[in-house]
Amino acid sequence: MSALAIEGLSFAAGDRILVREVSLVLEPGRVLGLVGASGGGKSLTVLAMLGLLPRGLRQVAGRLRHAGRVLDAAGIAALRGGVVGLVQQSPRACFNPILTIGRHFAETLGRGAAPGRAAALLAEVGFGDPAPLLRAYPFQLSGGMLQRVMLALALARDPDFLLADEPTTELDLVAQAAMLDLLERLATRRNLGVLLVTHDLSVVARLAGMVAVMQAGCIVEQGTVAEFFDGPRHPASRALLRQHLALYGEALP
Ligand SMILES: Nc1ncnc2c1ncn2[C@@H]1O[C@H](COP(=O)(O)OP(=O)(O)OP(=O)(O)O)[C@@H](O)[C@H]1O
Repeated sequence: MSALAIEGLSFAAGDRILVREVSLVLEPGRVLGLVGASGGGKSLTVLAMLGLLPRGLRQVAGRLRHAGRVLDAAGIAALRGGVVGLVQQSPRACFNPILTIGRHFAETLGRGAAPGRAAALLAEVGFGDPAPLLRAYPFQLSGGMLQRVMLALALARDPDFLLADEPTTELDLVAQAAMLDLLERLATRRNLGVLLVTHDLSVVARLAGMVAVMQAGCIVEQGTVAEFFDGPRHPASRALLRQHLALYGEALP
């Protein structure tokens, strides 16, 4: 397993460029935080890493590279088929309300899955007694539980990389802390390369080794988390850090 990268990627809607020449590298066992103000292009960049473009958008430049090779359409489809797992912000919106959790696993795992595989995945994300959960419907679970189930589904094909787009935003504080612990443990145990989109710099400080800052469709700063917190260079980075420190009653040095 080696790096997954987007290189010089640009997307447009009509003639409006939404994401401009973005380059990011995910490496095994490393967490890259992607931060920035709302509307900056973070979610589109996550979709770009999966080769998925929302309808109406077109790629105008750039490429995806995995293990040193530039990916063609078949390579990108293979990424979605197993190399990369995705966890999104709104767990409830990602489940079909009329299917049990067990059916969601059956559809993701396919016919050849080993018996007990779904239960093992649920145990891996911290459910002590998975059997009743497999019979449950999404509405019977809390947001925090559903988010962990979504993570278990994202791990079903043993991905090398995990893309997590605001995975804690809709959770209460207790569930947020549990989700972060879990992500940290799984990334280490499975040696996952993680792209973690968040608006919360404490999440970055806690989990990420590297951070990239996005503003108006561009990466304006990228470096280690220590560099970012010690001396952010770009005004957008300084603004983010200032907001964060204000929450904690501190000033920017
Ligand atoms: N399908 C689409 N068609 C046209 N414009 C879009 C589409 N999806 C997103 N955009 C625009 O692209 C820009 C970047 O959106 P994106 O959702 O990636 O930002 P973000 O940084 O993830 O914001 P947030 O933190 O609010 O999720 C925004 O201006 C958004 O309105």
